[in-house]
Amino acid sequence: MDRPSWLKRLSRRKNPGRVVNLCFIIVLFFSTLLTWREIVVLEDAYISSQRNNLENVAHEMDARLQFNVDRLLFFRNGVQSAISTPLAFEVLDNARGEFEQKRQAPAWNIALDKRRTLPVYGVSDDFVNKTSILTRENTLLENEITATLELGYLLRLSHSTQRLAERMLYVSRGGFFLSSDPKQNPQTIITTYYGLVTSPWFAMQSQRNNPGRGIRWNTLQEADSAATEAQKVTASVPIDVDQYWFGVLAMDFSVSEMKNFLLSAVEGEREGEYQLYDSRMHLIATSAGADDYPLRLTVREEAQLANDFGYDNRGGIRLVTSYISWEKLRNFDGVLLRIHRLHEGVRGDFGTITIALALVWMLFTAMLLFSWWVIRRMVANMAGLQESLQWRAWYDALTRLYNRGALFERALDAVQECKQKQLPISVIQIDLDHFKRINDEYGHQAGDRVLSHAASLISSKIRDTDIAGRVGGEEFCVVLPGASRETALEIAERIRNRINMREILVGKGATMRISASLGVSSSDENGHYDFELLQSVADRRLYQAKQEGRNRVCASDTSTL
Ligand SMILES: Nc1nc2c(ncn2[C@@H]2O[C@H](COP(=O)(O)OP(=O)(O)OP(=O)(O)O)[C@@H](O)[C@H]2O)c(=O)[nH]1
Repeated sequence: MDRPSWLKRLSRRKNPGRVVNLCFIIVLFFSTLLTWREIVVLEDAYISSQRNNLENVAHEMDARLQFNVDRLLFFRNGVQSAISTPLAFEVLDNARGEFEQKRQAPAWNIALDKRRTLPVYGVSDDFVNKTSILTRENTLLENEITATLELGYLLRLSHSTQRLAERMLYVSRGGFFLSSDPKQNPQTIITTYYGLVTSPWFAMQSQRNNPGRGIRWNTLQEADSAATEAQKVTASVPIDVDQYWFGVLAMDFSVSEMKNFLLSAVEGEREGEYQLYDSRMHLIATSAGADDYPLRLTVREEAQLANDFGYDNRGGIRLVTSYISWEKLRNFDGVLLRIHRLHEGVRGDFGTITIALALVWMLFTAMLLFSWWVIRRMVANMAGLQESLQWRAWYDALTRLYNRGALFERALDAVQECKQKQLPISVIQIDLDHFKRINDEYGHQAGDRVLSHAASLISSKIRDTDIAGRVGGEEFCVVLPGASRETALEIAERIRNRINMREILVGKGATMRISASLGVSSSDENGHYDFELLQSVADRRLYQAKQEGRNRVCASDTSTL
């Protein structure tokens, strides 16, 4: 049963090589897609593990800072209420008197019971009057002195176990200060006070600079190198009563304690570096030890991070050789970074799994490519084999013309087409003369050579659209679609002439001239489009040519040429 035409068209289009390529591309695409998906999942897991680590450390740091910030606010409230409502203790009344006596002196101190409170250090009225930010022109000045001494009592009592904060200060605009680190040399009181009131954290607490009156953070950075860790971090808050700015309560944080904290954070982890930055991207502390090389951010990376900080409270950025996760601290005007370098990531669990996954993918792809190559070769061989089998089914191996069956098939199609188009079709039957003699005299191989030579001569005299085949031992048939009897006769004569024209080599040094007899028939003789009939007429005329002496063309039943 014949296959339907759509199936034939489909199978013609389905080049096996292309099908193999397509299948392999699909397998490669999906294997790559799956591997990529797995790597994306792993990357997400890696990022969230980095963030979890950072979150734990940030949380712990926030808790410690919270404790100190709470203390700062507690002391601020204490000082403010002590200024508004001072305690009516005799010892404090005496301190007021002592202040009145000493306030003209260039440098002075009021020290009550050294075991219970801290000394207040001060400068003269002259010093205060000469400095624009300072003033003793307020009605509650004496209350402020006693409140400062009360703060001294509180500071003596309070003892911090959370050692992040190392020093607490109250600096008054009224020309005096109190420090939780009271080792003050009398000769340095003026310079110390001057240093305090000219420090940025003091000036930034004016009503104009800090209208919100909240806590301000300040980082003291060494001027010569932006890369150096900070020297000191200060949290400060203004002391206001009845909207009058009395002074600043400040807390110095120990950078080395912060560093110790970050070092203890990395102790259990063995990888990753923590860095603490203030809001202006000044490095405050890093967990990198003295022997390590802390990762320095480039200006571009810093700018990118600073930009990201504006949009979110936590995040991460992927750099060429590291991954940085960051989180803003709630109780500090800055951000904590966790830097994980590529080589650390590769050594870690996620890196190992990712590398194993990539290796499996590479191995799979290599095997896939190899099997693709093998199958492509097999397909190419099979296609060659199929082509050669097909060729053998259609062609005569000796003459390379159509064999009998193929000629009939092609001739029937051509006859059908000519009949539809109302075109003539002609047939020439050709038989070599005395061929038996060649075989007998020069052997079978010489006979074969002659057959092949004659076939090539026939092919050279016809058009591409004509059909030539070997239909018997030394017998050939040529079908000429669209050719009239006259045209066919001309072609037949040309073929005969060509075959008989030259001597051909048949053996060692032996040449001979061969000839052929030809019979021609055509549909335009009687309008019959029947190939078998046309061929039998041509055959009859061929034998007529033989009988009339060979080496001639016979195109009609009576006459020969
Ligand atoms: N070498 C060779 N000889 C073949 C082949 N096929 C047929 N023959 C020989 O061709 C010869 C045909 O001889 P005949 O049919 O007697 O015709 P002829 O000798 O050509 O004489 P006429 O046709 O009467 O001129 C036979 O001897 C066949 O053996 C072939 O493929 N190769």
